[in-house]
Amino acid sequence: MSTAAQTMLSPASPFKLALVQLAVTAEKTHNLKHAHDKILEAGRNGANVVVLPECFNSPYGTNYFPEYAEPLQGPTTTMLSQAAKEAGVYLIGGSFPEKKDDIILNTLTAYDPQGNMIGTHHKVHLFDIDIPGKITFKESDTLTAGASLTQIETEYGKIGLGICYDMRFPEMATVAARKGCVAMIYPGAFNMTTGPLHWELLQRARAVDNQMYVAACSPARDTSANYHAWGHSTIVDPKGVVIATSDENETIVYADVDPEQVQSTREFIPLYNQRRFDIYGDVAETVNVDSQGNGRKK
Ligand SMILES: O=C(O)CCC(=O)C(=O)O
Repeated sequence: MSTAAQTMLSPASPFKLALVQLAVTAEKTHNLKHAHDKILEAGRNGANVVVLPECFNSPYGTNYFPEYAEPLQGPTTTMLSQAAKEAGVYLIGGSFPEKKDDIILNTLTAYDPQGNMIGTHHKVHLFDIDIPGKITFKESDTLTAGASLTQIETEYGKIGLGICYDMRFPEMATVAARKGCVAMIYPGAFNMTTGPLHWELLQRARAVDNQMYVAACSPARDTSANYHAWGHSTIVDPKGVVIATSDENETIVYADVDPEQVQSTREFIPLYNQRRFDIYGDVAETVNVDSQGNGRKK
C-alpha cells in the first residue's frame, strides 16, 4: 500500500451493509412502522449499516410530495432516530419529502447507533426527464434541489451520500472518493424504462471509476401504484463486481464491506495515484459548496 493512497482513506474497518428494499404503500403511518420493523430485522441479522429507499414514507410522485411533506423534525425522523438506536446500527434513512418554509426538498437523514442525526443530504440533481412514450417526470414541479454534497463519518469509515438521479453525475462519487470515503450509497427509485438500462451499470461505473463500494437501495415494486420502481437493490465492490442484488420484491440485501478491498484495488490498478491533476485539476478541490451554495465555481 503506497502512503499516498493510504492517507486518502479514513480509518476504516469491515462492516455488514443491509439494503432494505421496502414495500411502500400510500399510508404513511404504516410505512413508518414497517420501515422500523425492517431496520430492527436487519440489525438482528447482524447489519452494522442499514439503508432505506428513496421516498420510503410516501408513494413516489410529484403530486404526492406536497401531501406527504413534513418538517425535518417530525414523525419520520423521530422514528428513524429511535430505530437506529434500538437496532444499534448506523442508519442511512432513505429519503422523504421535507417541508422547509415554503419549499419541499427530497431529504436523506443519517443516524449513528445512539440515534443522533449525523448527516442530511438534499437531492442535488432533480429527476427531470422526458422519454416520449416511456416516462416523463419533473421533480422540479414541486421540489427544490439541494446545494451541497454530504459525507458522513462512521466508525467504519467515511461514506458519501446521494439520492437516485444524483447517481448519474459522476463528480459526486469522485469527490466522495477523494475525500476518503470507502463507499457511496444512494437511496433510489429507478423505473421500468431506465432501471433495466442503467441502474446496475451506473453503480458499477461509479465503483470502477472511483475504486470504492457503491450501493443503491430501491423500494419494492408495487404494480398497483402509479410509479413502478425497478427494485434490484444492489451492492457493488471496488472492482466493479456486483456482490449482492435482488429482484423487485420486498427483501433485505446484505453484503460484507471490507475497506481493505478499496485499498488493495487501488494498489493493483493504481488509478488513484495516477491522476493528472496538473492537467485537469482535482474535482474534490474545486467542488466544495456549502448549503447556501457558497464556494460554487463561477
Ligand atoms: O435516473 C433515472 O433514470 C431515474 C432517477 C429517479 O428515478 C429519481 O431520481 O428518483
